[in-house]
Amino acid sequence: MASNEYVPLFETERGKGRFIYRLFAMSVFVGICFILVYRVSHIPRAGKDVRWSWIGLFGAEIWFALYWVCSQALRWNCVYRRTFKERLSQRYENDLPRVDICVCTADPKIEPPMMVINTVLSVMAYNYPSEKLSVYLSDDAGSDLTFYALLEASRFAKQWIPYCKKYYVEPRSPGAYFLSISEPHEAEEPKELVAIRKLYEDMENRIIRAAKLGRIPEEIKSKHGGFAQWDSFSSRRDHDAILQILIDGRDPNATDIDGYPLPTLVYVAREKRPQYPHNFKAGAMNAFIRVSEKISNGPVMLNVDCDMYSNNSNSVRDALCFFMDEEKGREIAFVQFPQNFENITKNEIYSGSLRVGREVEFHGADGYGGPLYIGTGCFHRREILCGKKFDNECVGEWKREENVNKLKALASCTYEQNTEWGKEMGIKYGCSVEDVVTGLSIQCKGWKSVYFNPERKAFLGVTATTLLEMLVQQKRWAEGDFQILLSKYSPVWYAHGKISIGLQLGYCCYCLWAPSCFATIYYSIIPSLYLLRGIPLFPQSSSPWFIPFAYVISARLFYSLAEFLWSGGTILGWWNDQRMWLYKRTSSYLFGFMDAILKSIGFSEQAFVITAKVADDDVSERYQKERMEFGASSSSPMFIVIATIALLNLFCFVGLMKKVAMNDAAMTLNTMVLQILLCGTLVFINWPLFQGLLLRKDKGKMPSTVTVKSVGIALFACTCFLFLS
Ligand SMILES: O=c1ccn([C@@H]2O[C@H](COP(=O)(O)OP(=O)(O)O[C@H]3O[C@H](CO)[C@@H](O)[C@H](O)[C@H]3O)[C@@H](O)[C@H]2O)c(=O)[nH]1
Ligand SMILES: [Mn+2]
Repeated sequence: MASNEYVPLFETERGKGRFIYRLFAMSVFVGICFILVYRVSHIPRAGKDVRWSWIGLFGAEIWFALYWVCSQALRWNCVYRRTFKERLSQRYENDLPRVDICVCTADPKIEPPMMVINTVLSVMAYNYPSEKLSVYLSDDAGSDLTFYALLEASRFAKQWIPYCKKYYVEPRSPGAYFLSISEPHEAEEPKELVAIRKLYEDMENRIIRAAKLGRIPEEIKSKHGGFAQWDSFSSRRDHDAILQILIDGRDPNATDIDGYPLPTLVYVAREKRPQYPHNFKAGAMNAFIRVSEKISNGPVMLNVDCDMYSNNSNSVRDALCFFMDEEKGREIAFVQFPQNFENITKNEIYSGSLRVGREVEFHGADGYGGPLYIGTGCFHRREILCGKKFDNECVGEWKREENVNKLKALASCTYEQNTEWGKEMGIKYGCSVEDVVTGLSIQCKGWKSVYFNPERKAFLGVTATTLLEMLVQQKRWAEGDFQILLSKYSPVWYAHGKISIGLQLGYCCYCLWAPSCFATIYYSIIPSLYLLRGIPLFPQSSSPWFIPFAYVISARLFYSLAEFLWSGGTILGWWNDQRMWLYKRTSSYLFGFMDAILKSIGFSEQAFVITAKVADDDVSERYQKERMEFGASSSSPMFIVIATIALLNLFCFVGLMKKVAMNDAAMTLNTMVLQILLCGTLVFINWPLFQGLLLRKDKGKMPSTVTVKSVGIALFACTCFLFLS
């Protein structure tokens, strides 16, 4: 561009109402300080056991206070981005870069091939020159069924892509699109729609038939040479590299029905051997980075999970507005889009929508240098992901590799031995949130990232539909984030001086999830037990010290409600979110903490529990009705913890009621009001859990072993506390 006046490709706006927010936050801070002063100045005399409990409360409150300070970093300085795609196409339409897209899948049972190819088709159909798009499906299951589905998709794409472009279809996942248009009235519908839907349904039937059969029928296998690669396949953990270019974008015959070129489409299942750790998604991504470099070598890469289909055909252009901006584009390493979910129910019983993170916190991180990389819906510059530092130029010569065996060697188990892959190159290994640690290390090299949250959601995925799935996913995240804190890349030590302090604090918010369990568990047990004994641990309502407690508690509740509603949630959704806050902290974070410690001292192996993307019919039905799913057949130690804490509070509350009935109610109320409120809230918020433990009869109720164990433990704890002290 030769013009002398710079017209940007994107714009950044500061959040409104920041001044008011900051004043409010300062007032809460003052309140918190008063609470801490109260704790220090009122420590009970030595010799009483309550002294130690009091000191414990002080510890918990210091923890909450520090955590609160960290969380301010994600609210203090929110920014919002806008892109100018018309300018991009005016200036660069003929010089748009190649873009390589990686879709990851790992299990055809819980990630059904139909879902996977819908995601693949949605990104193949981006509003972007097809000859510059390459889509890679990384299949960690090495499933011939998934391969077959992709083969079908490569044929369907010939009709689907021109159809999308002709009719400006949104979304471009065929499954989601056909669902979104109303019930079929074939007579009134355009012929082309009827025809393409028929094609899709036929394809779906063939794939589902093969899935039910459990193997690929011979007549299909014999028609494509690619299936021969499964001849030597023994199991998903033990097989050769499988690589098939299903559509070669440069092949002049690879055209859609209108004669236009198609995007390149490649199936890759890297080699797996039991004796080599495969490093889960990180390993898959690194194989993709190498293989794609030799096939299409797009300077920009997009990674999506197999459930995250594109819901907005312009996302590639949005991302390029950041990378190609003449002034600020150079320093941007990745553009992260939010994770949105299509299966969220109205009041999100498992708080699966990550609403506040998406609408508030990530905008806050963006204000301090950029959001975290969260694994899906993220565009990267290839060279930076491969380890380039900010500011040193490097221009690689690109020669396309034609030899398939040489390509497969790039996806072999031994390729990475004695290389920097997984360390300084590509996605990092050894952390269960490979994405976050990789993003952090990129930012520490001096690069920025950008958070772009467009009005029309860019990607839609699937969130967990049972409590256990959600707790297990949260455990993986909490554990991984905590591993980062302990690792070489700790946001506290390593990142210091490399990224802004605001962003350091922001990272800490996530990295401290796991250790936050202790303060929460303490707070949800000890005050209630003392309530049972009639010993106050908080100021009585007539004391001036009561004011900071009342202010901080109500201000924070009110603010979190406001934030949740502002992010598009409902009141009941907020209430459910509070419950999940408690469950995550008392179970997922606790187990995440323990596993992170065990792994750091070498006692336990890295693992990755994949979140299921499909559920049984009756489970889905209960999910739609927003009834908590405890799964009658799965008993987990996490359930024991949350159930025990809930029951313990119930017993304490019942004990209190008995006391109040016998003694002076007004007196108890005055001295113990905060403890009563805390215990009462803990009982009230656990209502769905009590139903699952004691009242429900359906299959989703709590397993009875959990009921028996948790009632036993809670009763035992209460009795011991009452009589033994
Ligand atoms: O060995 C594996 C395990 C997983 N996956 C893929 O990784 C993706 C994410 O797995 P999922 O079970 O859906 O986990 P989530 O918790 O939903 O994933 C979030 O968190 C992960 C880190 O914990 C990131 O890797 C993901 O990108 C991010 O979306 C899926 O497409 C999987 O197919 C692999 O390719 N190989
Ligand atoms: Mn997922």
